[in-house]
Parts: sequence; structure tokens; C-alpha cells
Amino acid sequence: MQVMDTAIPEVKLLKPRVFGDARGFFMESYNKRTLKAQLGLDLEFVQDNHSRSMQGVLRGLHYQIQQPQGKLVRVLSGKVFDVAVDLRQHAASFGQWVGEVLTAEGQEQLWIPPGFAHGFLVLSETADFIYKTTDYYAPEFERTVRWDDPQLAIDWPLTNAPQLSEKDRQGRLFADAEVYP
Ligand SMILES: Cc1cn([C@H]2C[C@H](O)[C@@H](COP(=O)(O)OP(=O)(O)O[C@H]3O[C@H](C)C(=O)[C@H](O)[C@H]3O)O2)c(=O)[nH]c1=O
Repeated sequence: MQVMDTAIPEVKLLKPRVFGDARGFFMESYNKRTLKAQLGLDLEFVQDNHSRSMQGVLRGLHYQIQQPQGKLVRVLSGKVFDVAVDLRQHAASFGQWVGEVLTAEGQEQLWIPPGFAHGFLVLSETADFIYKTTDYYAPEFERTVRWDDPQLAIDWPLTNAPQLSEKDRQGRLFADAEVYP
């Protein structure tokens, strides 16, 4: 598995080894031992999620202020611009964001540790987005930061206004957001 740095040291871009042959391909999309050996992380995932969205849908920026979730995200079909925002107030990269294009073709994955808000914009006609989380969904602790927060100034590759959920339309500004100690 290739492990690449991103603009934020703890956020890693991964590319599993793909074995292609006349039938198609095989890859280990997740291997606990490989992640420990190559990332030095002993990760326990408790939930697998799958969302399908049309082009122009933007989901996020979401996080759980308690029971923060680490996320290992990838695209099963299509292409997305995936964003993580550092909400750890004592981190050197507090308030910084990283964005990576994830595609089913390229098999890229992004490891986003607990302490980050997460969201993505769908760039293909549709996208099946699947991810593992290190803690359970806890709606009572879920918080949303506005995708278009002027202070974060995330450079989304938008061609039109995104399609948002009502929750995401009413996200907090970063300046007013609850952050991690
Ligand atoms: C996240 C989640 C949602 N749900 C239910 C709650 C709602 O009735 C429905 C849709 O939830 P929501 O609109 O919050 O889904 P997304 O906008 O895709 O939320 C996700 O978007 C960003 C990209 C994330 O990183 C988070 O995992 C998550 O917040 O699924 C569950 O039952 N379990 C869950 O783990």
C-alpha cells in the first residue's frame, strides 16, 4: 500500500496495491495489520457506511464533538473532492483544511483521524461513497460547520451551487463552532 502525506501531517492519502489480470482486479481494500505496519496506527473500526449521491451534492462538514470518529474513506463508484478540516484547537494545523480527489478508478483512500470535520463534493454523475469509522454514530453529538465558511475558505471545485441537506444549509460558522480541546 502506498502512503502519501497531505497538507496536514495526520491526514494520509492511501493507495492499496491492485492486482489486475484478464478477469479484472483484486485488492485488499482494508487490512488492519497493513495499516498498523505502514501508518503505525492500531485502528479499530466499528461501523461501515455507504452513501450514494448525484453530481453536485455536497455532504458536510460534519463531526461528532463527543465520540469523535476517525474515518477511512473511499469511492466505490464515481469521483469526489474529499475535505478534512482540523478542529483540534491546540494543533498547529487548527482551522486548516486538506482536499483530495478520490476516484473509484484510482482506488485512493483518505485516512481522517478523530478531531476533524469531514465532507465531500460529488464530481461525477453519481458517487458511491463508503467509509469505516472508529466510533459509532451519535447524532446527539453531531455538529456541522458551513461548507462555505469564509474563514476556512475551502476551495471546492464547484461549477454550480451545491445540493445540500437542510442540516448542512444551517451549519455553524467556524468561528462559532465547538472544537476539540
Ligand atoms: C451518518 C449516519 C447517518 N444515519 C442516518 C441519519 C439520517 O436519517 C440519514 C442521513 O444522515 P445524514 O444526512 O447525516 O448523512 P450524511 O450527510 O451523509 O452524513 C455524513 O456525511 C459526512 C460526509 C460524514 O463524514 C459523516 O459520516 C456523516 O455526517 O442517515 C445513520 O443512521 N447512521 C450514520 O452513521
